Amino acid sequence: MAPDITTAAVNATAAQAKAAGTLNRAYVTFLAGDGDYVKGVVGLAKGLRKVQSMYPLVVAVLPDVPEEHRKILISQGCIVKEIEPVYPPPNQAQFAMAYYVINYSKLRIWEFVEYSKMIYLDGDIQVFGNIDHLFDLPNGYFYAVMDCFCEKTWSSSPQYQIGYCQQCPDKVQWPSDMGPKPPLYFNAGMFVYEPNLSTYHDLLKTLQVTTPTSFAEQDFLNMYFRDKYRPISNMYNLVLAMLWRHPENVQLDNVKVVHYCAAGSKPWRFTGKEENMEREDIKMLVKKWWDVYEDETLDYEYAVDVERLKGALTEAAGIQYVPAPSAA
Ligand SMILES: O=c1ccn([C@@H]2O[C@H](COP(=O)(O)OP(=O)(O)O[C@H]3O[C@H](CO)[C@H](O)[C@H](O)[C@H]3O)[C@@H](O)[C@H]2O)c(=O)[nH]1
Ligand SMILES: O[C@H]1[C@H](O)[C@@H](O)[C@H](O)[C@@H](O)[C@H]1O
Ligand SMILES: [Mn+2]
Repeated sequence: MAPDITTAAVNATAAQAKAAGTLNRAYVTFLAGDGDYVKGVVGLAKGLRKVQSMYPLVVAVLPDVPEEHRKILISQGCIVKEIEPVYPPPNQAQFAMAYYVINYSKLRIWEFVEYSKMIYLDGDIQVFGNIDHLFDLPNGYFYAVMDCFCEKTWSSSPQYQIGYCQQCPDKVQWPSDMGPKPPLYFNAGMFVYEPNLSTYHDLLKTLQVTTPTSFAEQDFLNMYFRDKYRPISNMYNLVLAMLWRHPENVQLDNVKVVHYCAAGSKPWRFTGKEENMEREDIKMLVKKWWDVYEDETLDYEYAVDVERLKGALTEAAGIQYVPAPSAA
């Protein structure tokens, strides 16, 4: 019996991907708890579909993510993989946000060695342009976008206290009596990396002898990968505060990835009341997130049905369907 049209289409796509050596690439995000971050992940899955990404979205979930939320993710075409929590060694230090402690569990994604390269994206990120080409960056490095130190979440850092930010390193110079200038620091909401078991075990081992600090695993990853870190353009992770802190460094029209990390900016709980949230650019970006989230044609089921229809039509007409070039 001939395979049904969907199976044939999936096999053909897999064969193409294998031939191109790209089968073992995927996006990955992280989900914890039974709260509303699941909405962020659904939005991200739909956003990746909208920009016609070739690669699947893996969701690393902690055991406390309820079955109902896992089912939603699977129905959106995500690959759900449960991970065990990772705990830092105990200490008295305060995190910039109390819940940052759960983010150490992100270290488990180095164990996903069925993939040779992955792009990690936070659940409060949306993609508005195709970024698949980042998988082609040379191996052996850790790619991410430089952070900004100007928001209140940074208030306990020496950078914030003296008004120094790596986004404008000449405005307030790093004082010589404070030791060497700190190395470039990335935001850990988006990064390109290679899963690897020896790195994974070493990360966990090193974590156990490292004192936790304000930005949890973000600080830890910055320390661990300081020699391998290569900055990439902020169009691949626009930390929203850049819009009012360093507008001269932002080309909003070119931005492909938006990170709704500023206080009050999570689109699914947006009220517009918090500081800076009344800005037109912020309201526009929040609306853009909702446009993707609410677009039913981006639901996985719908997208699969359209593919099935195209397959049936082209087979009936005896012609081969050539997909439109991606928008990016
Ligand atoms: O209840 C929660 C809280 C967080 N998350 C997941 O954890 C990610 C990180 O949380 P936020 O996005 O709220 O955090 P920020 O963007 O403010 O934090 C930044 O600093 C953090 C320090 O721990 C991490 O490095 C994070 O990736 C980086 O973007 C979320 O996107 C989401 O994927 C959940 O699933 N449930
Ligand atoms: O991890 C933090 C967080 O996302 C904050 O909201 C932002 O001010 C930072 O710059 C970032 O490093
Ligand atoms: Mn985030």
